[in-house]
Amino acid sequence: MDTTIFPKNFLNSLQDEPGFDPKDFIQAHQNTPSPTSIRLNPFKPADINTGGKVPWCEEGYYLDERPSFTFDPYFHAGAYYVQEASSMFIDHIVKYIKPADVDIKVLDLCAAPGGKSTLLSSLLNAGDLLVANEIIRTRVPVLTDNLNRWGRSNTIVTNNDPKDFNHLKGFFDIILVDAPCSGSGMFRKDPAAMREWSEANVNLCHQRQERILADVLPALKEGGYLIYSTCSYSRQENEDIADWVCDNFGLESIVIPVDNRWGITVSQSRRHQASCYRFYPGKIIGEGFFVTCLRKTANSGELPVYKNNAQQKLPATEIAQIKTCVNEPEEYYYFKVNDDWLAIDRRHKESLNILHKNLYIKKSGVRIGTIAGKHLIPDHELALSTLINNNVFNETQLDYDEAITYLRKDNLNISAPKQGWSLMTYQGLALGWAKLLPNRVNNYYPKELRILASAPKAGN
Ligand SMILES: C[S@@+](CC[C@H](N)C(=O)[O-])C[C@H]1O[C@@H](n2cnc3c(N)ncnc32)[C@H](O)[C@@H]1O
Repeated sequence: MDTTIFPKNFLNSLQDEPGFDPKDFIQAHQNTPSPTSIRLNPFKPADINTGGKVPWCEEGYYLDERPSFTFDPYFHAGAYYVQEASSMFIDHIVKYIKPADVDIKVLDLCAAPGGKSTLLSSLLNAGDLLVANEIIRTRVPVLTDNLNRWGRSNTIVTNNDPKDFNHLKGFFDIILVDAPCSGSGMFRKDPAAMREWSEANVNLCHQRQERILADVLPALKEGGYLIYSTCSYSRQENEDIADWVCDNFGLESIVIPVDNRWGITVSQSRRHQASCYRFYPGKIIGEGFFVTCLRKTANSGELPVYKNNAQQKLPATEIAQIKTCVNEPEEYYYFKVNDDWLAIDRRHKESLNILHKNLYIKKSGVRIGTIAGKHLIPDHELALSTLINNNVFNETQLDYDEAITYLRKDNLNISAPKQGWSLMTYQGLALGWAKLLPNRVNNYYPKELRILASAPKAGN
């Protein structure tokens, strides 16, 4: 067995980690390829060929082989998200802790590119709110694109440092911190990550994880849940962090029931015996992952009273026009940002106001479009959202080749009996807009999202 593929001291450093079996571990890294898995979007049903089920996630499936996702229109329509299977365990945790019949607010603090945000989005009702935050500005667009594709209208995207959440005392019912970490859990999938690993980096990550948690925990409600995860195997970044949080912030461990057949290693932190869940390639079908769930018992203090923003004076005729684009129009609050009309579930109006006063908001609800003269220019977000009223828009059904041409933003050569804005669909799922004119089709697929790659060769 070749142990030299791993960084110096790496295997030694894991010797005492709960459930670590060097033989299994090395073998899994040498002989077993990374499995490919996807999670389906329950709001966008599609006929997708899947392999076996991911045991801990209802919508999670393994694929028998890795297809070209870029050349799959379903991918662009948001019918599924390509996600590593172990991290889908968040689905199991949230289903266990989420209260029934109460609207909750959930923060995904370290959210880009959006794997866990789309997962949370699938689990939330319209009255629940998801705030997906990413600190690094350049990583925000991929997060918003993925959430736009997912299509829900109860999502806000922010671009803030964890300390900016400090003022939102007790605002959130669930906070997920999928922390930046030393990344050993991704060694099999991304061997280049091995070059970055060192014991010194594990320590640096540990310190950063403590800082992030100290900054954000005031925003967790008393009785609310912290879900903390990493893709590291190192105890300093995992069980030790659980102990530190219990010591300093008045949190207690929650036991999440797991089926023994799943192969998950249940460990305990040393001081508080917090229940922790470890995923080792070789024992489960997936990559390395760690997660724990803790409940806050300490008081969070009072959220300041925020005055409502002065009501925007909005033209009634425009609102009436915007409302026609939306299913169940009375359920939404409509507002304008510059020339764009947006809609969010009306139950989130006050939260939006509070968040707006504390954070940089990059997406709120769904961008419906702009009104130029008397005409609506519909936004790409509206096309992909689940709130669109399909009855008011023409639809053009594309076959596979046409869909790829559309997604490349190339010229579409289709005969279109009806002129004007048309929703371009593939197998019933929207891809975006085009404007049909008497002698040509204007392709409005967003330039920054278009497919640039060459088509895969047959057999690849
Ligand atoms: C493990 S990744 C998150 C993956 C994401 N949750 C998903 O499922 O797709 C960690 C994220 O933390 C962000 N990050 C890095 N440093 C941070 C910090 N000091 N505070 C908060 N987030 C940070 C990174 O930009 C990255 O997006």
